Amino acid sequence: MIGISIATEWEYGASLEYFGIKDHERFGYPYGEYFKRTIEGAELVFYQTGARKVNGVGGNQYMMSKFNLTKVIVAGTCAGIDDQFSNLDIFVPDKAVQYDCTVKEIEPLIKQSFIVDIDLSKYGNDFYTGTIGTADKAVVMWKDYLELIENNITIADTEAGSIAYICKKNDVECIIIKGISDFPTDESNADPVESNLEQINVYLENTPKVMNKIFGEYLTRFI
Ligand SMILES: Nc1ncnc2c1ncn2[C@@H]1O[C@H](CCC(=O)c2cccc(C(=O)O)c2)[C@@H](O)[C@H]1O
Repeated sequence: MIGISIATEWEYGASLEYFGIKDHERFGYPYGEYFKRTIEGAELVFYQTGARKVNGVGGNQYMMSKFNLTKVIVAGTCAGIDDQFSNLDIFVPDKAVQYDCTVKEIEPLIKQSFIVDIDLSKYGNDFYTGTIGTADKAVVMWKDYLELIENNITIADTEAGSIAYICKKNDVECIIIKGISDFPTDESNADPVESNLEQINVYLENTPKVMNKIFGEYLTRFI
């Protein structure tokens, strides 16, 4: 069984819509709910973990034990960091890092022990790749965005790096498929609360578009 890990209610809601899931096909578990589908002969379990690292890790560890998962695919949205890219571009990162695990004032932002390399060699190379940076807070403030650019992060989210980390501990393959839903904007000449609201609205508008693109154009290549 392959696990498809989905963070937020909006990403999971878009998944229910995409696969036309009926109420009786939805099951609860401590972190949210799940449904199953067989696609091209592969048995998949799609589950919502909730947002941020604790939920992502807890939900995935639970599902690994319950279904004896052989692979986890983290599917969802992310912030764009590298400005060569645009909203709705999809990435399959070859590196996942947690960037909120060090005292950044006196240590490097990212330490080797929090980096997970992802071997994508058997999946070809006709997709965007790069480094996904994960921390417990969303990338909203301009100074946080600049710090990630400085550290060569391509995209950022709030779960994937920690899920890749615990998959490695469990010797379970982890593939991350993430689409850009929003870019932070410079709030210095605007009302920061307004600017934040705008970013959330962009995230909400783009979330179903990203999920449809991942399921329609990317998922089957990685199962
Ligand atoms: N900018 C982002 N930074 C980090 N992760 C992002 C971003 N965008 C999307 N994700 C991904 O989507 C989900 C939720 C998105 C989210 O929390 C969010 C999005 C936009 C603004 C705000 C805000 O507070 O203003 C919060 C998370 O699970 C995460 O994996």
